[in-house]
Amino acid sequence: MPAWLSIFARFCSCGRRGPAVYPAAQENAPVTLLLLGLDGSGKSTVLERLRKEKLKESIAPTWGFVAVTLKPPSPKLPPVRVFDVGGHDRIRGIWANYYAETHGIVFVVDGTDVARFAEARKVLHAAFDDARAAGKPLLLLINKRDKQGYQGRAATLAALGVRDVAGTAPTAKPSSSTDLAAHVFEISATHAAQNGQAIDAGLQIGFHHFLQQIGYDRAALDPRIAADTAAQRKAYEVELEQRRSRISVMREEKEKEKVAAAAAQDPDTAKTGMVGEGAHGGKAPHASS
Ligand SMILES: Nc1nc2c(ncn2[C@@H]2O[C@H](COP(=O)(O)OP(=O)(O)OP(=O)(O)O)[C@@H](O)[C@H]2O)c(=O)[nH]1
Ligand SMILES: [Mg+2]
Repeated sequence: MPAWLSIFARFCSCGRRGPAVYPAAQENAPVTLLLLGLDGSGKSTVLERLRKEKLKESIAPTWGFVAVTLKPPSPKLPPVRVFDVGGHDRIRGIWANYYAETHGIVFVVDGTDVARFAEARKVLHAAFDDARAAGKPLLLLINKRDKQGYQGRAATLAALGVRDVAGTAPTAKPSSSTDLAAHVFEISATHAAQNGQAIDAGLQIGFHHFLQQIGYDRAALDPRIAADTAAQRKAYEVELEQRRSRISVMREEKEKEKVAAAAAQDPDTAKTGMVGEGAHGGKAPHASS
């Protein structure tokens, strides 16, 4: 049996007897995943692969985010909604907007980019410092294993400060910012195309395995997501209301300044408190001087 197939057999429940990972009621409820990683690590390429799209000649950096819903990868798994967000440091600020609604984070690291391992470690751990992400399942994809300079699993995990739990029980201890446990898979998002395969075996196995893991955790994740998204919506509404009232106060102040400025020039305006169009409506008509 090829090595990749034996790994697959280890994780895949296909053909195995036993309870379905996802209870029937949850099978159709989409799972939301968030794709994170530094710019250029290969997130959008991974997503293209998962969509089973033909890879584009060149792929543009993501500015903002892209939301895609994938078909269930197997009849026992739910559809998956993926948010692919830009990894450039100038747009990383938006990542936190998606933590509340996400069931799991897929972090893509360029396994050849040693110079940026420290930066990748920093942003990965910072994401799990956020209470809305802490403890959620993490799939770490070490990408570009086809490329010269690929560092391999052990070196990358040591550099990122991540512990691999992919082979352990489904109830593995969840991640926190200090103890980052991940389901780790080495992949090449581009390589499969060269082999004429639909998708890299590591990516296929890792993704499938991760969805199963989320299935085990879902009973705990769903209520947490509902509470966090409701709290986030409430905070947003409060912020919006505060912004509206700040704008209204600013407008009133501007109006008062206008009245004061006009009054300085024309004392009658001060009596009506009106300037601009119709401002003279309440004024006594000017004497025919
Ligand atoms: N050799 C090799 N190149 C890859 C692989 N995956 C992605 N790339 C290349 O890496 C570059 C960046 O890929 P993207 O998918 O745009 O990276 P990204 O993480 O989405 O970047 P941002 O959108 O800027 O955050 C592209 O030129 C890809 O073709 C891989 O497995 N191997
Ligand atoms: Mg991208």
